[in-house]
Amino acid sequence: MPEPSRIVHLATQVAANTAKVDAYLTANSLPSPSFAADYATAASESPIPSSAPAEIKAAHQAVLRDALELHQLMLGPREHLNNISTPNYLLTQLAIVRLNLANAIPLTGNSQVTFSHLAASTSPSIPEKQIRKIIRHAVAQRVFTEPYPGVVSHSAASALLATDPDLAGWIHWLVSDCWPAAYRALDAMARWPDSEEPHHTGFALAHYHDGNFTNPDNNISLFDFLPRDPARASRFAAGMRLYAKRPGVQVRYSVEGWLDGWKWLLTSSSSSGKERAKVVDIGGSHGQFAQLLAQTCPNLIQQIIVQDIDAATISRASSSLPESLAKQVTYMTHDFFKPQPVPHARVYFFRYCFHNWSDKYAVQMLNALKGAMKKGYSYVVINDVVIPSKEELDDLERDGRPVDLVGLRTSDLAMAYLFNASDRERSDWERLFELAGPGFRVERCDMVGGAGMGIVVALWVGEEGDS
Ligand SMILES: C[S@@+](CC[C@H](N)C(=O)[O-])C[C@H]1O[C@@H](n2cnc3c(N)ncnc32)[C@H](O)[C@@H]1O
Repeated sequence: MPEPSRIVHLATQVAANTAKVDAYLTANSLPSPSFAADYATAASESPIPSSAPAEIKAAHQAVLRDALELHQLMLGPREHLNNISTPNYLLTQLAIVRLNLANAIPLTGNSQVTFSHLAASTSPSIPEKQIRKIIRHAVAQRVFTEPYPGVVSHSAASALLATDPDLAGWIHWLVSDCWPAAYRALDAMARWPDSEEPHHTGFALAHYHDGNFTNPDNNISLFDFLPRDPARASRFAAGMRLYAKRPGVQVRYSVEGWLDGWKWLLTSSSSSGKERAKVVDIGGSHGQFAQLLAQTCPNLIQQIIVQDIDAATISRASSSLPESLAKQVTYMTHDFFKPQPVPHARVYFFRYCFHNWSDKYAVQMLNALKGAMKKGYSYVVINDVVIPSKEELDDLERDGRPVDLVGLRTSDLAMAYLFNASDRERSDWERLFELAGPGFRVERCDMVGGAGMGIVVALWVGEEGDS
């Protein structure tokens, strides 16, 4: 029998893996994926929960990957290129979030509105004929529905935009802030080809660089700039909150994967065998991660100190900390390029901070820890992207844990136009610790889960006060 063609192979795989996901959803009384508005609330984590078994998560990932390949093959190269080049999706999403269109439609009661009602809600005012165009383009992408001509209602996606401000903020960040930055990326790459400076970016050129290359106000990173632009800062913060609470949606952000990766460190013996760990979560933003860790393993954690340079975030997060966590989780403002003020913690932890900085600055972040670390006891644990090698990608594929390669490549590209930085492969991480000089012994550098989420663990074996 001749081998089936690639498209038949993909369709067969999609059918088999879809059946696995479907059987799991049915057996667990979970709703089947739907575009209907009530799906947004019915499935709190869609389409499969983070508690699903690994084989179901793998089947889900395989459907996404194979269905996409099938779609692209069926388009053919001409339409595929056309499809990935269109700015129209971005314009529609921009209009929805900037004009707050999802919130202009009630979620309950009479949840159908006319185009003129939607147009009347817009500020700045946009004519009805343009709103109709935009909404109809969105309807074609299944964001909103048009149950009768001229009448608009929610779909699952628009209902979610109306109910999840963090999601709306993140989408707004992508289309309002990242899209213009990506457009200016080549200008920055051509102008500063060997630079490691965080302000030599498409983001700076798009949003705050005034064209005067001697103006010191232009020489600031995205993180220095955001406090000067509260609207953008709040969209960025929304995105960070979204990532912190989306386990099950994208494996690489799952808290479980992270815990699998380094829980051993908290449980490993100390001199008394029972000592609970002190952890410093550096660049920890709102501290959702620290809070979840304290809730998940309260008996292992003595204290988690969340540090961030953004004083407003630290103050907001600290004042809204649940009472039940107040003893274990504390907050302080700290610049991670300055010497670490909390001595002798078991773990100095960074999550998604290093990939925002070039090696020149990442080395400074490691050096700033040296005076605080206790020899043979303190670890630096970095939870960040570790880009798998070609062999690892092939192994993971064979293991049934396919990697979200598009997600990995997208993140690496975004690091360039936002921060003039990169995601790192294992050899890049090892080189980084070499650049930081002796004292750190890298004990682990690999992926957790199947999507590029990595863990780098280094024990401090240098002398106290080494720098
Ligand atoms: C990509 S976010 C990651 C946040 C958090 N660790 C997480 O996983 O959700 C990077 C964080 O680094 C913080 N940051 C940037 N520059 C910093 C600095 N110099 N010192 C301390 N924190 C900084 C930002 O404010 C932001 O909260």
